[in-house]
Amino acid sequence: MCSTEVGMDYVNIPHVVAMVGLPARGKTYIAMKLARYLNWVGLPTKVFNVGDYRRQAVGSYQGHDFFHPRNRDGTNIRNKCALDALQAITFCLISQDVCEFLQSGGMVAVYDATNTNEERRQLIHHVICQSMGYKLFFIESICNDPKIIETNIMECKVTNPDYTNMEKEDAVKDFLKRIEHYRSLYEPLDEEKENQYSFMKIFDAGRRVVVHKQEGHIESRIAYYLMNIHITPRSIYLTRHGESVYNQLGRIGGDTDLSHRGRQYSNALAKFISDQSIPNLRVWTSCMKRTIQTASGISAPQERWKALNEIDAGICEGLTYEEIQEQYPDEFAARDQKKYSYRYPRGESYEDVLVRLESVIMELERQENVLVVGHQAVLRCVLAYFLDKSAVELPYLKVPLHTIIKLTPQAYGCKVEFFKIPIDCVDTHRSKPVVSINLHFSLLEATL
Ligand SMILES: O=P(O)(O)OC[C@H]1O[C@@](CO)(OP(=O)(O)O)[C@@H](O)[C@@H]1O
Repeated sequence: MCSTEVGMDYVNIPHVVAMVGLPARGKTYIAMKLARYLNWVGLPTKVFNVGDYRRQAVGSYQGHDFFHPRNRDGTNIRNKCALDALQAITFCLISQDVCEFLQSGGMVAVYDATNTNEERRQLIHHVICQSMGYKLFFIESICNDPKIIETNIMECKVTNPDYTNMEKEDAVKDFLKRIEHYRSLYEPLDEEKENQYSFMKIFDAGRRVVVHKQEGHIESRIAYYLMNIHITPRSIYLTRHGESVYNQLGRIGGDTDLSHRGRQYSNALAKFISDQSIPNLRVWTSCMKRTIQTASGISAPQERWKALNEIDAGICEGLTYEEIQEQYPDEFAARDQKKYSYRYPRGESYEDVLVRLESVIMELERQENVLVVGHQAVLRCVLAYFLDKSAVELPYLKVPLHTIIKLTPQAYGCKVEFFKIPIDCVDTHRSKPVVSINLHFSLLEATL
């Protein structure tokens, strides 16, 4: 059973986040962005989109496409019954999958649907809290800014599978009709009548936010994150420092100066950035000499972040990978086994770095154009956040020296561009060793 006891530890209770709001109010955008963030911080999260399930349900319901624009007629009683049945099937399918996901290690299931009336929300509350015993948090997106709605329809809706083979103009017209249909049924979350629920209301993509009865650390994390995001178009530029003296020697960590080629990159970077004429650019570096020297020629306000410092390699600082393998063979092997969670003795793991980077990510979400001058491990963590990469992929992402990575947030993801500056440098990337596969083959040979 769902418990609302005061002082209870909610850390381990899986959550269902149910979206609320008219179509084209950015619900899917919020759902997907939130899922990316929660997965990145280590809370397994999955979005369950009602549209995808509805198409499935249509298939299983007499093979008839009731939701095809041609067939959507609210005044026809037969269609109305069919639609109700279809909604019920869709809800059952989603509930089953949500339950399976949360029972097999998932922590947050995001139910991405309109959920526009009180009765529906009551049903969700009943199923999720009373029957399944999970916590429920509603997120309502209310948007009256016609510009935001129009952009949303053009960018996300007319490309959706409901409108395959339909002219863009007709699709827009139909979608506006669909909104009107939902508007007639819409009852916004009511702080008085629905006082027992935990929820958050986001007005006009974050211009104003109301949080009601939020409980526990998952909900406060969600609320805090959603208070910080914005949809103003902007780009984030990432680059490592120029080649350092240690990079040239193949040594990790330390706090050495730039090499001669690294200084050349610093000049080239300043020129690249100035050529881009980026409005209101802010530059963030770590507190290490190599990033500060790299950004020294850029004329834009600069900030130093300790949180952007490179992974602390503890007892391995200043060694080459070969020296680590020689002096600490067990440590070396352990890191290759589980690079994300491996912690250097008296140092850090990627997981530790990610935790200290959360404040940087939150501030990046609040800002507009920013250039981050960082390090290999740190920028892998930042990239994983923007590109939705798993903890397994993260420590092997390619972040080469003398390269600028431009990230431009788009409808449901991020556009990535790489600009390689033609100044020679060493390659510091170590690929994932294939030892286990060889071992597997030799075992197989032995068996044969
Ligand atoms: O996790 P791995 O692949 O070892 O990469 C991190 C390493 O990259 C290095 C270079 O080898 O980063 P950087 O030069 O960007 O500061 C090391 O300092 C750091 O320990």
